[in-house]
Order: sequence, then structure tokens, then C-alpha cells
Amino acid sequence: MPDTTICAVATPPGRGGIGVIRVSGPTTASLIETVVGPLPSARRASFRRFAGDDGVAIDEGLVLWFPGPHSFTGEDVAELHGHGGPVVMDRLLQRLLGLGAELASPGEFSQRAYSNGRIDLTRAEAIADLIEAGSESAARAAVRSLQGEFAQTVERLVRRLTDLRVHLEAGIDFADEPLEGLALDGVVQRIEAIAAEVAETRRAAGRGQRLQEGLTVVIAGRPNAGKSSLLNALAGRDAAIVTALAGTTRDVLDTYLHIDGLPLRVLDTAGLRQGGDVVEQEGVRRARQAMREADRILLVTDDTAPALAADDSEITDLQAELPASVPVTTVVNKIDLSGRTPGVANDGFAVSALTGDGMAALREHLRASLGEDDTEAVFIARRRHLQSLDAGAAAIDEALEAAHAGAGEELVAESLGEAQRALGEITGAVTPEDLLGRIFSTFCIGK
Ligand SMILES: Nc1nc2c(c(=O)[nH]1)N(C=O)[C@@H](CNc1ccc(C(=O)N[C@@H](CCC(=O)O)C(=O)O)cc1)CN2
Ligand SMILES: Nc1nc2c(ncn2[C@@H]2O[C@H](COP(=O)(O)OP(=O)(O)OP(=O)(O)O)[C@@H](O)[C@H]2O)c(=O)[nH]1
Ligand SMILES: [Mg+2]
Repeated sequence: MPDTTICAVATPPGRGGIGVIRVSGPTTASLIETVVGPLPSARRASFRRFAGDDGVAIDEGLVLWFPGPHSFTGEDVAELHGHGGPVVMDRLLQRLLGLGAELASPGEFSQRAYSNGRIDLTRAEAIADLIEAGSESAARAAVRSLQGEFAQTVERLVRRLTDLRVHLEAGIDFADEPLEGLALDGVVQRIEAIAAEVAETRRAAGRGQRLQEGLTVVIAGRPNAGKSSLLNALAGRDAAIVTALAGTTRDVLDTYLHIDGLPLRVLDTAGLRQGGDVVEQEGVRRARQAMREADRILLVTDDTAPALAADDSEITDLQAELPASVPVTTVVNKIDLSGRTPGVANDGFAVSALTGDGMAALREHLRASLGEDDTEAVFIARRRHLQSLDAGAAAIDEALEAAHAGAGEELVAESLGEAQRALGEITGAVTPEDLLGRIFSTFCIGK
């Protein structure tokens, strides 16, 4: 346990009704007594004078005292709730520093909570993610992780892997005493079930990570369909160059915008066609690349364009261009010219990027399809979680291959152990003693 006492202003900088200073560490009690007088009762708000070193009040306010281990960090913690002005907060902080406290580094309270076993890594990260959340969906997902849903899912997977290893390693260590139920096909089924759950967790975590970082929408379609005009209509400003010439956009243009608080990264791309000069062909290659990495594609068609001859070598087959794994919303554009009614139609969303007709319905559709659907199953997640889940899945695949190939239990168990370590990194929990303990508790060694 660290022997320093840390302090920091916990409320944002600037002026506010109330400003909170947090203190944590072994000398908290004596610091607080010096500033506010006799220790207040635990976990109850008390109104006190906050005295400076000259005995003159710096402020008056509420003090909270949380004796360890029943505190956020597990250490002795106190909070001073004063008036939220920068000068008052700074004077209170200086007072505590003068009494020997140290300025907390970023995340140090949460880090101490983690090292004292108060929260696991996913919860510590969820605190930061909740504070950073840029949309209601991201905030909802972060709270679910904060309440331990992600950690519990991962812990359940680690437990199942451990059980299976116990089963297999018992076969190794006690080889002269053959056990029932070690038939490898039973093992294969159990590995397959775990693999399916890892894949499901990976999907939920992947969605959560995209919610946090902002989803990517790619605007694609034929040249001149009005893709750049659609981007400008969504962004509400002239982000992209629009001209009457087909082949205007060549680079991929990256724009960040919000739809009802949902953060989106919208990419405008070059019109898909064969031919054109080298620059345009490179643009088309980049457009295809962007489409593969999208969370959703907005496929823009021109409602005034005549049906295209299928054998026109300039024209690529749009449907065949679409990556199968990415959902597509078709946007029928230029309805101010074709005279079609704006809004939802059989073949997509009918809009005019020029007049804005139908855009409200399209925005609502984007918000609904990217934000609020299946959020029940979403955990806020970070790249490192996804990497661990991928590493876990790869090791489980290896175990499965080894089991299928009739390899020894040892090899299968080794891959499962690797998967367990990879997943254990997510919560920061796995220790080899854990596994040993379980082996010895399920099998009597003297038998
Ligand atoms: N004023 C204040 N508000 C806050 C926090 C804080 O530290 N201070 N939090 C900081 O992130 C969050 C709440 N999280 C917290 C989690 C645990 C404990 C805590 O003291 N737990 C003890 C005692 C529980 C009890 O009183 O029964 C425990 O679990 O043993 C406090 C805050 C959000 N709001
Ligand atoms: N009347 C009308 N014209 C539109 C609409 N949307 C786009 N246009 C026009 O269509 C032409 C092409 O628009 P862009 O937005 O540059 O089309 P694009 O799909 O980005 O074209 P490329 O970048 O060349 O692939 C421009 O002259 C626009 O003013 C619309 O809704 N109605
Ligand atoms: Mg364009």
C-alpha cells in the first residue's frame, strides 16, 4: 500500500456552486483534523470551517470522512465540499499540500482502488469511459461495465476455461488412474461452447468500443450521385467540394459530427466507376477500403439518373461492390428534380441533399440504427479488451484444432491456459495460484 497521502480537486476547473477536494492515504485523518477540527462521524456530511495555517477560515463547507477500508480507494478518504471558485479551491489544495499531502496524478484514486482490490480493471476503465462518454448510448454502456457486467462475463469465461483445464490436467497428473469423462469429443463440445461465447462477447465489446470512439459511416455510390452534397447536408456546413463534374471527390474526406448527441465519423468517398485517370482510380480503391471498414454504408443513388446498362464497362456493379458484413442504407437523392415524396420508401430514404427534404428522417434512421438498437448487450470496451478477446479466441481455436487432431490433453490444456491468461488480462485477475487451488480443491491428492 502506498505510504503517501494524495489530494486533488475532483470537480472541473472554473467556477461552480460547489467544489470538491478529495484526499486519500494514511495521514488523511490528521490532515483533516488540522483543517476542520475533530474527525466528523464516518460517512455523514458535517458542516465545518476550513481553517488556513494562520487559523483564519479559507472557506466553510461540508466534510465527509470515510475510514478505510470502507472507502472508494480502500484507504482512509476524506472530501472537503467548499465553494467552487478557482481561488478557494487552490487555497484549500495548497493548505493540504503544506500539511504534507501530495498532488494526485491522473487516475491515481482509481488506480489505488484497483490495487487495493476495490474494483477490477474493467470497472476502473469504465469510470473513465463514463466521464468521457459523448452520447447517451456510450454512457449507458459505460454504466453497465461500471456495475460489473463486462467483468462478470469475462470472469465466467475464465472460470469455464479453468474448469476445463482442471479436467484435462487431472488426466495428465493422474494418468495412471484413468478418469471417466475424459473423452476428447466431450472436451471439443465444451471448447466450442466457450468459443461461441467469446465470439459473442467480442461482438458486444466491439460495438461498445465503437460507441465510445464514434461510429464510422461511409457515403458511397456512383460519381455525381450527390455524396458530397449529402455529407454537407449532414454536417450542416460546406465540408466537401461539390461540382457538377463527375469525379470531383478523389480523396476520402473525414468529418466528425453529432446526431442527437451520437458521435459519428462520416467519410465522403470517390464515386465508384472503372476508368478515369490514375488519381481517380486510387480514389476508388480508397473508397472500397473505407467501405470495408465502415459500421454502416450510405449508398447514394441519383433518382434522375437513367437506368444504367449492365454491360457499360465504365460502371461497376454497385451491389457486388458492397462488403457483405457491413449494413447498407440506400439514400435516393435529388428528389427535388424527380418529384418523389421525401422520407422512407421501398428502395431507401428519399431525400434532396440540396433542399434538405427527407434529411430529418434519414438522421433519425442513423441515430436509431447506430445508437439505440441492441445496446442491451453492449459493454463499453477499449482496444486492449478487444485485443485480449481476439488473443483468447485465437488460443481457443488452437485448443479446438489440437483436440480435433487428437493431440494429447497436455497440448489442449496449454492452449486453454493461454486463452485464460489473455482473458484474465481484461479484469487483471488471473493468477496461477488460482488454478492450482482449484485443481487441489476438486481432486484429493492423497487418493
Ligand atoms: N462525493 C462523491 N461522489 C461520488 C464519488 C466520490 O468519491 N465522492 N465517486 C467516486 O468515484 C462516485 C461514487 N463511487 C463511490 C464508490 C464507493 C464509495 C465508498 O466509499 N464505498 C465504501 C463505503 C460504502 C458505504 O458508505 O456504505 C465501501 O464500499 O466500503 C464511495 C463512492 C460518484 N460520486
Ligand atoms: N437538384 C439537386 N442537385 C443535387 C442534389 N445533390 C447533389 N446535386 C448536384 O449534383 C452534382 C454532384 O454533386 P456532388 O455532391 O458533388 O456529387 P458526388 O456524388 O459527391 O460526386 P463525385 O464526388 O464526383 O463522385 C452537383 O452539381 C450538385 O449540386 C440534390 O439533391 N438535388
Ligand atoms: Mg463528391
